[in-house]
Amino acid sequence: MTTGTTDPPPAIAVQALRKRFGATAALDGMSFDVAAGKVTGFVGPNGAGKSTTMRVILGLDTPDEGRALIGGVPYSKLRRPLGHIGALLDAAALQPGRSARNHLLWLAHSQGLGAKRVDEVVAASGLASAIKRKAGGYSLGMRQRLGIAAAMLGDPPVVMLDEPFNGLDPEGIFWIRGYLKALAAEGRAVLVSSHLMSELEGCADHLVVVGRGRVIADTGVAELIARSSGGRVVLRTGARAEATTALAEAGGTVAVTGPDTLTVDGLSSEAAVRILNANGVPFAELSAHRASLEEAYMDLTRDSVEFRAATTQTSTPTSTPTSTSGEVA
Ligand SMILES: Nc1ncnc2c1ncn2[C@@H]1O[C@H](COP(=O)(O)OP(=O)(O)OP(=O)(O)O)[C@@H](O)[C@H]1O
Repeated sequence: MTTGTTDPPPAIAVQALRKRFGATAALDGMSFDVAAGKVTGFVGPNGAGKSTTMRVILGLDTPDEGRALIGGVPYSKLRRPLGHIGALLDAAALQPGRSARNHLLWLAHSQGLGAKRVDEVVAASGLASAIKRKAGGYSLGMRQRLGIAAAMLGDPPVVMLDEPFNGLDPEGIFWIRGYLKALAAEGRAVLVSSHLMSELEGCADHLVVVGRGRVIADTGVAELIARSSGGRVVLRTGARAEATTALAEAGGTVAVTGPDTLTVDGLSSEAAVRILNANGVPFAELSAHRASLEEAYMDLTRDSVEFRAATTQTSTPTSTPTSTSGEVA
């Protein structure tokens, strides 16, 4: 028996997009969904096809094949599109001689929205004290905030930002992360692109990792980090040699990572504690390793040689200990 109910369409559905610019295949079968109530990071190196995908979603580029839908509807069929999707593609795209407030008023009026809504998005963007100044004199960080304020004018359930972290200082990055998380907590779908995984740390719930015009991974951040964190333990001990022998004999791969620190692969923290205790090896601290998003990303793309050759990432992985347990009695 069927109930007649069907799942609502995803907030954004990108379906088998292909797009060539001359000899360049910008999109080569790009497919993914974006869910409501989450921040989805859209990550990949420069040239991977992120901006082109976003332009297709907004109807600014026409794909050779495939389609993109917003709540089940192509952008071109949306009535009052600002009420369905708010987007920031290029923060530099504004009239430099116009005040920031007039820029927003002009956009609002074009969609039948009033000054009250402009004041609301200005307050939320933290730009209130600078809103009467000419937009041409704005710093990059202020332009990003203005672009985000503009995207929010229609109070849309779907928000899409292309590289909003670019060129921002740490305070600006912190603000955008918090703002995107708040939007998702209100139930909105948030799609945010970046070519640096580290920018999305602590902000994205889900990741769509892309390279050369297609999806390499489509995964929850928590699952990805758990997968990359498994079986690695960080240990602080004054008895490095004894610990190394005992853990290596039990099958662990042990590396010296500090004057009194060892990193052990291939053993759980419970197993490491058991082995050290059984061998009477003292230790001051033992932590299950929690992979950073950057490390998880490296793990994820390790097998994709073609993709790795195209990356420009250079940052060094870092780790965060998540738990400690006591000394040997
Ligand atoms: N209008 C265009 N004309 C010619 N080539 C284009 C055009 N737009 C994009 N491309 C090419 O398509 C590929 C994908 O570009 P796209 O801008 O979508 O990537 P991206 O992942 O957003 O990278 P970036 O972070 O550098 O913007 C690149 O090789 C790019 O040079």
